[in-house]
Amino acid sequence: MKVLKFGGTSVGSVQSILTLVDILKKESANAEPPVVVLSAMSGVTNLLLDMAERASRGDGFNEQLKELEERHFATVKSLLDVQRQNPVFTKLKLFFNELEDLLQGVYSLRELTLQTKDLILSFGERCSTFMISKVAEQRLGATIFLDASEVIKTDSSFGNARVLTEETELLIRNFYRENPGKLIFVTGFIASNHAGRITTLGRGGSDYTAAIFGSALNSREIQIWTDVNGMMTADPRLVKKAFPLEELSYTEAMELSFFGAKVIYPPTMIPAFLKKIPIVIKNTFQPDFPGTVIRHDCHSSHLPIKGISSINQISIINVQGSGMVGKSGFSGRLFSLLAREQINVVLITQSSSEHSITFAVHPAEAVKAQKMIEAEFELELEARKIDRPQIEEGLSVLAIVGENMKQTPGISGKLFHALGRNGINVRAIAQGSSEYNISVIISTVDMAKALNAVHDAFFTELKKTLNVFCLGTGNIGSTLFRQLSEHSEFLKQNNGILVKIAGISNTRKMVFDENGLSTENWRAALEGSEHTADLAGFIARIKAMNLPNCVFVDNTASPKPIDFYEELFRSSISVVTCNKIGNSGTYEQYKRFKDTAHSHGADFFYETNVGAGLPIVRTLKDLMVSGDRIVRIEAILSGTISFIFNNFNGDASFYDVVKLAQEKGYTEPDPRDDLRGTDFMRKMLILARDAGHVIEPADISIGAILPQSCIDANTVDDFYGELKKAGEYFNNLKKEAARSGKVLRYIGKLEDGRVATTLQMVDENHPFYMLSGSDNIISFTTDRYKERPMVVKGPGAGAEVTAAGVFADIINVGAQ
Ligand SMILES: NC(=O)c1ccc[n+]([C@@H]2O[C@H](COP(=O)([O-])OP(=O)(O)OC[C@H]3O[C@@H](n4cnc5c(N)ncnc54)[C@H](O)[C@@H]3O)[C@@H](O)[C@H]2O)c1
Ligand SMILES: N[C@@H](CCO)C(=O)O
Ligand code: NA
Repeated sequence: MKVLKFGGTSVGSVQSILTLVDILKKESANAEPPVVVLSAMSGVTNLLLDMAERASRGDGFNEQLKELEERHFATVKSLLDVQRQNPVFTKLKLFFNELEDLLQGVYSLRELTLQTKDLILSFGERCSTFMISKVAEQRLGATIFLDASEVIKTDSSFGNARVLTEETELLIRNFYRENPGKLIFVTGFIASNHAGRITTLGRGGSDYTAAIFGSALNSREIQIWTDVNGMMTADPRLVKKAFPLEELSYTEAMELSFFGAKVIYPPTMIPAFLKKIPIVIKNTFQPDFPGTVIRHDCHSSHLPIKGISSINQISIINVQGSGMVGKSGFSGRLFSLLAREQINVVLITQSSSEHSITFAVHPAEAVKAQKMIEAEFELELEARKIDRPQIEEGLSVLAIVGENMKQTPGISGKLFHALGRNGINVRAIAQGSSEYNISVIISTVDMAKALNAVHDAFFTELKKTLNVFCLGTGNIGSTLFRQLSEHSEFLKQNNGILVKIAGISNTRKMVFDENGLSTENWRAALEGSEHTADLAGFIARIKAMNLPNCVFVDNTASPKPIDFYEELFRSSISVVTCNKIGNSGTYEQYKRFKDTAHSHGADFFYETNVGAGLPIVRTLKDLMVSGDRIVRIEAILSGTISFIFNNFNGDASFYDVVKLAQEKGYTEPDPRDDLRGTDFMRKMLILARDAGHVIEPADISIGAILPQSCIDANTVDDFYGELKKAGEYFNNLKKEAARSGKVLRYIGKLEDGRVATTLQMVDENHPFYMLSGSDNIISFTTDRYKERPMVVKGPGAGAEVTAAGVFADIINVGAQ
């Protein structure tokens, strides 16, 4: 036999009642009929309470009473055949008359006792259960209506009565025995005391009724039918990726019960827990969904944690002082005091230095607790053995829960890594030695971010979401969006990371969407946005959105975003940049970026600063961290100049080849940066710094490629004009090289901390002789790669390879 309980929404409408009857039909088809426990129709308990309070204030309540009657009558009319309606109307009318008399009494006396309130509230369950038992009867055959006050006996604590278990169980068993094979409908929530007065069972009361019946009748299972698909991994209002759990242990269900949207109130399940009866949470509105099973032995899940619980508003009180150290009885006094005053303590921490005890309470009780402590420890305070207790507000508790975390190392590491990476400060920590709950106290404003980051960290079969903000929609920026869109399917299948574009800005407009902008139609969204571009505003909005796992991507060639890198790092937001200006400013700035990123748990990835997508920055880093020492770096790192020298042959003029390099997207937005050697200088500077040298831009000697007239050109147009005029100069260079069987190469070198770039003519024996297209080449001579250097070679400029490098850096942030 099973006990099925249906909550307020499941009995709240004609449609849901029909579904309920269908569920019962299936349940009764080839088994013993279940015992059905029902709540009041959704909203009815509140309406009854409202009427009672109005009456006690001397306000009218007839409108509400009428609403209540009409709702039930309309339901009867929709669900019952005409000839069956009358007896039901009569019984309901009797209920409503009695209720009216009661409310009238409250109105006359202007007094609402807890006892009367319980009686008034009982009409919700009585009306709904009677009515639905009759609806079921019409479709399924004879049913029995049981007012639970006849069998559940309690003490006289009205409002939250204590059940007299033995007596109750006996009465339930007798009743069941006297009605064999019948479909029994029981009112949830209500009971009675020995004098026969109606009492109620407090919070989660109907669940409790179900558990009491389940336990008394040794039922096979208790089903709790509600309006969600089960217990979720986290509060679904804050975590979009939260999903219903298949299976939980009782302990886990208890620990997870702190969600805002409560599915069940686990303390009510204790009778079932003691008898090891499985509890199944089911959705009336999706009856075929399996729901969540809460059971004693739960083996199927391998997940180390089952869910993340959250309590949204708490205050902490810190009691500290040297007088507490090594003193037994102090915490005993403190917590006895709180217990005496009925102040519920949510969480306690004390470090082994015993210098302070921190505990969390509901904000409404914080001041009272503080005052009580001050009074209790007056002498210690006066003697300065302890300090005045301090209250801190605006805090919340986040807890990861799961029995499998027991004896599993790395769980707390993962939790704190996720919090730390997102810049979330942990105010206090608690973990019991039973190891099925680790609780942290954090600032309430960080709750959504923390929940999502921690959810991503533990439920890895779902994708980790990176929230990406892109600045610059030119050559590289737009190519990146295209690549993201082309590879989204691949990423979905093969990578644990979901890249969500949460914001985009160019120099005209900016647009935000925390649900993610389309990588295909981003341009329309940006153009259509109401926000005019404003870099400081863009950064402020990124911070205010406070999303987890954020990455800022700088795809500009502008010095402006550089000013915001540190601010981003300080908010634990990682930066991926192909913009070289940041790393090639002062050494002090370069160092500060690294340090700030590091100390705030953020990443700073700039692989494309050198050799576009080629693995150069990463390779150098690997050499350095593994203890190698750079002896020499020789490199061709300008894709543009490489392309020019590789294509400056035949009839094409130097001018034409430069134009072609720009068209192909190899040059900087301003091609003078390439041809004056600035871009190459920046790359050598960044490599030298990454190789451990404290070096400034002015320390680098830049060899000229251009005649002075071109170097001096003030605008890009002037520059091209001068370049055209200087055709003869470049032709002569080319001829001179050809005469001696050589080619032109612009080569950078780092040795002994000195960096220079020079234009050279090299013969076929030189390792840099054979290059084509926009190839870069870099050779690292190190202590370990001494005889034969390590060489990286390949296309080192162009939108495709650069955007791909930026893409890889973004994914790398997600992998950390
Ligand atoms: N082209 C390559 O092969 C290559 C290789 C490696 C690195 N890079 C680097 O990539 C960066 C971008 O190059 P690109 O070819 O895409 O240049 P681009 O000129 O096509 O695009 C840059 C975009 O940034 C925008 N921008 C500038 N300042 C801005 C601001 N303050 N706010 C918002 N947007 C702003 C510009 O309007 C422009 O649309 C450069 O720093 C370049 O050095 C390029
Ligand atoms: N303009 C750069 C792009 C790659 O950083 C080059 O030509 O090498
Ligand atoms: Na690179």
